[in-house]
Amino acid sequence: MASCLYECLCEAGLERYYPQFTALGLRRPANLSRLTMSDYPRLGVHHMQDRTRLFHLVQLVKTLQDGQGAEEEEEEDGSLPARGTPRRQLDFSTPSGHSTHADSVAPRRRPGQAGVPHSLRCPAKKEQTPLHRVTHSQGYNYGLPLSSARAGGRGPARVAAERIRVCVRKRPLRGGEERRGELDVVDAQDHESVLVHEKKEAVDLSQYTLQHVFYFDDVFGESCTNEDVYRKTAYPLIQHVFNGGKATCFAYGQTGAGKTHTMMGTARSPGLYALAARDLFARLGRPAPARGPLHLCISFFEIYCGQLYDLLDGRKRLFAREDGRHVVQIVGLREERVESVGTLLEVISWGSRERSRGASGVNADSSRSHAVIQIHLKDSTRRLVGRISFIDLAGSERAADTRDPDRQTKMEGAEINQSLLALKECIRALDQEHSHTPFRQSKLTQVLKDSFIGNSKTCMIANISPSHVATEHTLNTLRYAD
Ligand SMILES: Nc1ncnc2c1ncn2[C@@H]1O[C@H](COP(=O)(O)OP(=O)(O)OP(=O)(O)O)[C@@H](O)[C@H]1O
Repeated sequence: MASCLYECLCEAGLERYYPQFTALGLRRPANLSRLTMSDYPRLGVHHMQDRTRLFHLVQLVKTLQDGQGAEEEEEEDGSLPARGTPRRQLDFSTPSGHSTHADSVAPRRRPGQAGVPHSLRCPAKKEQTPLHRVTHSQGYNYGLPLSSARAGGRGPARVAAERIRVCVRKRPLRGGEERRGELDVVDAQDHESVLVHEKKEAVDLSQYTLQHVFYFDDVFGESCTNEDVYRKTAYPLIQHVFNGGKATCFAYGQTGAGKTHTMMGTARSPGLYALAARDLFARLGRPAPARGPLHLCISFFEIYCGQLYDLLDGRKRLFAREDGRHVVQIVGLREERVESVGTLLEVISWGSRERSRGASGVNADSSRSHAVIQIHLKDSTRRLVGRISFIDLAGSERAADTRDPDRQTKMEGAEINQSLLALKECIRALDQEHSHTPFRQSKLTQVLKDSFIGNSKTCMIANISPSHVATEHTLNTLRYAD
């Protein structure tokens, strides 16, 4: 039964503290409800992010226990009931070689969603190691309820009406990875779920496989093209921009997981920037007498360690200020007018070169900064009509650099950690239609304030690597996006 607590801690990314938990006599997930914050130091949980995770886990256990009634907590055999407890969300089923519990959580599947095929298998599973399945869904969300906005059908009209979409893209194994014998441990076989097979070793040194299941608005497998991804992510945002709205598309994930491939693409397979530009210019060509002629401008800046740098103006330092109408303005940000897809892509390539050139100076590499490309739709008086922003976020693995001995790396990691957490909070507030959006918690969310309020739509694309070597980062990316 001790392994239940272990898997519960794994689920929250806190497994390294397991020995301290057992040393203090905490052996079952239900015991977590007894913890208060004053116990965290005794458990060795000092790091802010881990404290937050533990706090949420304890709240989740308490909430579910409250719902279930105290008597079940006291069950003689210490087992947790099948529904309405942490077991429902954090599946701690006993080793069985097949999952029974995932099938018992059918009510948690999202509307219109097909079940995960039983045939999903990865090479790592041939060894017949015991299998546990951990089911995540968008309702997991640290015990917060499902967004009402997510309920309902999922046709094209529904996609267009959604304020936020969260999607996952898995890239194929690269040639070099295959040659090194790396295994593909990610299944993205239907369009809404991802299955990650994680090899684990129990405290008694026996091997088992944890199957993590996550559900998203869309899941793109390795055979999906940039055009497929574009159709379901940025394309619905283009119409919104022409309707006078603000739209934002984030690319999130570990370095090397495919963010640049998705956003920038290649000559043979153009990415989201080029495909969006193609449709923006096509729309501009259509007459719209009510508005008069419209044109496009582009700006490109980077956020590194809480500072803004203009990538179209020699990395000039920029400052974000709120004006009298509480609109955040980036003072002095250079905007280039663009007349064709070709010139727009040239400007982006120019800014990207500036970003990587800066990487050898101010920041050690470009994955330590967030890059923000904004395409502004303006009328003949240069008044803003609509805007679409593409954010290539810093490599998600950088957030773990807070434990690095080098001071600069540690500071960068802390900043990235803070900004990604703030972004998650803002997206959650947007999703759950909270009246307050905590956008002041980081420079990233501050400058993107208008992406979270008013007439805005957001799309998050979490990029993941299929390799078993990257399993931990892949799970972190999926948990972040979940
Ligand atoms: N969907 C895909 N299909 C084919 N190849 C891909 C795909 N996604 C990524 N790749 C390849 O994987 C490698 C790493 O991808 P990419 O550079 O886009 O990662 P990244 O997340 O942007 O990393 P970084 O943060 O270092 O820029 C590249 O060689 C890219 O061509």
